[in-house]
Amino acid sequence: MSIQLTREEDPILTVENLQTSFFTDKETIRAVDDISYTIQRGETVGIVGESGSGKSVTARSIMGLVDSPGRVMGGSIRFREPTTVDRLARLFPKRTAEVDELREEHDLVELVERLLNGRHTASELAGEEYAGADAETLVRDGAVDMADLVEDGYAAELGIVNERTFVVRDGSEGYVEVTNAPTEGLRKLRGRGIAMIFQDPLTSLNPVYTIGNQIKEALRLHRGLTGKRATEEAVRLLEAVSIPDARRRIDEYPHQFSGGMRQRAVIAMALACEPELLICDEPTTALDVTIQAQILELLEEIQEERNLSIMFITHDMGVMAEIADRINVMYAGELVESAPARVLFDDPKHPYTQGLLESIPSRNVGGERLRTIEGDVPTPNEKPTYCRFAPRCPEAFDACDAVHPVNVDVSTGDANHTAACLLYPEDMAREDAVAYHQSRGGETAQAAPDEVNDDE
Ligand SMILES: Nc1ncnc2c1ncn2[C@@H]1O[C@H](COP(=O)(O)OP(=O)(O)OP(=O)(O)O)[C@@H](O)[C@H]1O
Ligand code: NI
Repeated sequence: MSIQLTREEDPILTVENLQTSFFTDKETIRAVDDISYTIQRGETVGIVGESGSGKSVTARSIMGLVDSPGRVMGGSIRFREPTTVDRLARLFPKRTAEVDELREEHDLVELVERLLNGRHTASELAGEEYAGADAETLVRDGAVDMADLVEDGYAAELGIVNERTFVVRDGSEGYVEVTNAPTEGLRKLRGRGIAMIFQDPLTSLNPVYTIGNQIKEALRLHRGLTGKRATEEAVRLLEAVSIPDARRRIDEYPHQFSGGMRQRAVIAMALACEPELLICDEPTTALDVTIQAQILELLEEIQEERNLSIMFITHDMGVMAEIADRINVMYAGELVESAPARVLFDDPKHPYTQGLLESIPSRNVGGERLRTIEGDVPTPNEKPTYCRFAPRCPEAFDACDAVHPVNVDVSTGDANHTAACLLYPEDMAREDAVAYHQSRGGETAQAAPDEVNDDE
């Protein structure tokens, strides 16, 4: 875990209402169903959940690697990292919105007037407290800014930015909207901005090239290094991931490396691109426990050195305890609980999380038999009007089959802890809590998924 110097800053990654589905002959699988969360700079965010809960599809959505029959159907994935934003803005000027320039070129009051005369209301633009306000008031109060118009899509609607804009730059700030990025933009983003390590290192390594050549290729592509400089850097990277005798082993092929050494080589290859966000999808699952511990330690070291942000996927709560600052629990495509790691372990709120924690072997020393949650994760193939965990939940009651729980604040203190379960808010009578979920679920239900399905 790392010290956070930049807590107040914008998160490096913001995922909002992400929805990714697979369209098979038989059904539509809502693999990622309306999830939202953030990753701060230098933070390790864990994603945990049983097999089939949507962890990998979440990662692939962020990488822009969802292939047919899958598609990102809605929501937003914003990557805020100045170097990447500048680089992509230079490469894709036509698809970049420069907020500063827009401020100079357009009269904000006039733009807002056009929106208000069209099909938008002041409360929509600036919140309930501005219901009925005129354009001048909204602008004078700073309730609407040019940056908002760009972020919320109004600028595209007004025709002042390209509707396929995926880079937004506002002075030294800005972001890349991954879900709008063209294939070429995604290619540029991957590696250098966001890199990913998979469970099986062989998916990232080509068997016919030496380890060294593969790292050098990454160095050439992403940092323009060639020849002797690339070789020296490749050796340095292999040494950084503790591969002994790196200078000699650089000329070996993947099959000459052990599983643990291969995964180190893949990490070296990811680092070759100097990413800001590293997504690890079960990188240690296939390795034995000692090697696994070494790799986790290595990742932590690298993170501290470079203030790297990490998204770490695992179904193993023990591994999560080792590495995560914050943990997001997924179940059947949904985010069901989110909390700082220590809070989640000390005080899990969702019955699913409680079940996962009870199945950690080390928590059961002293004779108690290892418990796992009975039953399987259902395939999320319809829009839920109920709790997807209810059939397996020891706490389920009638309403769980009729009301879809939304994430509510369950924090004690300033922990920023949410859970999606009808048992909460805890201080409400049960009927009131159910009504609370119902009303908030109603709000979100009309927004994303239904509308999106109409397009199909
Ligand atoms: N190419 C695909 N075609 C159809 N369905 C898919 C495809 N890829 C994933 N899915 C479905 O999406 C859902 C989520 O899968 P995902 O791989 O994200 O789970 P996971 O949480 O990573 O599980 P695991 O721990 O087994 O890796 C599953 O129901 C899966 O069947
Ligand atoms: Ni997976």
